[in-house]
Amino acid sequence: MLTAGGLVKCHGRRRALDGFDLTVEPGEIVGLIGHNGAGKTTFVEIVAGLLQPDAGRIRIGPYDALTEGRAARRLIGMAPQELALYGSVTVRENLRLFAGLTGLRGRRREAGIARVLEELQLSTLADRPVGVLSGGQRRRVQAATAMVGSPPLLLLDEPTAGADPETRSALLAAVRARAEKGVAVVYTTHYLPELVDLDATLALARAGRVITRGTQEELTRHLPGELRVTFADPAEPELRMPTSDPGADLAALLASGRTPASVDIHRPSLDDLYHFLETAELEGTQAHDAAA
Ligand SMILES: Nc1ncnc2c1ncn2[C@@H]1O[C@H](COP(=O)(O)OP(=O)(O)OP(=O)(O)O)[C@@H](O)[C@H]1O
Repeated sequence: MLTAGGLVKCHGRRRALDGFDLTVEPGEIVGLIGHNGAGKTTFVEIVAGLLQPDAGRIRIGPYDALTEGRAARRLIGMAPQELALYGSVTVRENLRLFAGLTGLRGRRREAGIARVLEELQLSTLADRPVGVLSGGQRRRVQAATAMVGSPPLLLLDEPTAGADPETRSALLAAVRARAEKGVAVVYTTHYLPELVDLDATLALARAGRVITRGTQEELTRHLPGELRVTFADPAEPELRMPTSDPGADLAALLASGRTPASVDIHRPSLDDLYHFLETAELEGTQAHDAAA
């Protein structure tokens, strides 16, 4: 649904994107992760047509997004990181406006609005001005503006930043439901457990490019887990050892004659993966800043 290749974007002498590649299939949720400044928002803004790249290619569905931008943009729903809503008019009016931009009119527009209000648990707030809503409620409205036209590609840039648990779970459920219907989703977040809930594939951005891409299973499979053992003898401290073969390591421990009181096998989590990748020595990071 989305294929971006070789994207470059410079701000002055700084390269915000430096050969950024990403492909997203219909029905796939890609968790786009990486440190502040890695280029995630720049990528999303370029795909949405809000910024022009200095080089690279983008296809959205059948369209070349750089030469057929107007047609490509009709396939996109975007929730930007900085909220962009009309505060003085109601939630419903905001949704009418965004639905209109995607070409929806009349009864189909009202049906789309009713659906998204329900999905994001906004029905009771529909006739209130956005300006009187809480931060979390506004986040949900922003996500609703992205979804209201039922676009086949959703770009959600930290849609749950500052959200309470209720807002978060409503949003995640809505995103999952859309993906199950074949919508492709780019989802940026700094909150990795969300990506487990979404069963997202992962793209780790660093210094303006995607350095790691795959499913959660593919990327965590080769990481060591951790064996955590406490002992019957209270004088013995808890043992924590990295392990790729917990069964064999536990058998070796028992054979040594020590008596465990508890055994816990910690499987590698996304936090472990992120930490592993971010701390690994990776080539090319010094070349990020063209001024360097
Ligand atoms: N308008 C701009 N002018 C100058 N530099 C910019 C501009 N926009 C972004 N940058 C720089 O481009 C780089 C990428 O920024 P971007 O916002 O895409 O990162 P990000 O991965 O989305 O970060 P975050 O996790 O903080 O949202 C950063 O070094 C940032 O300082």
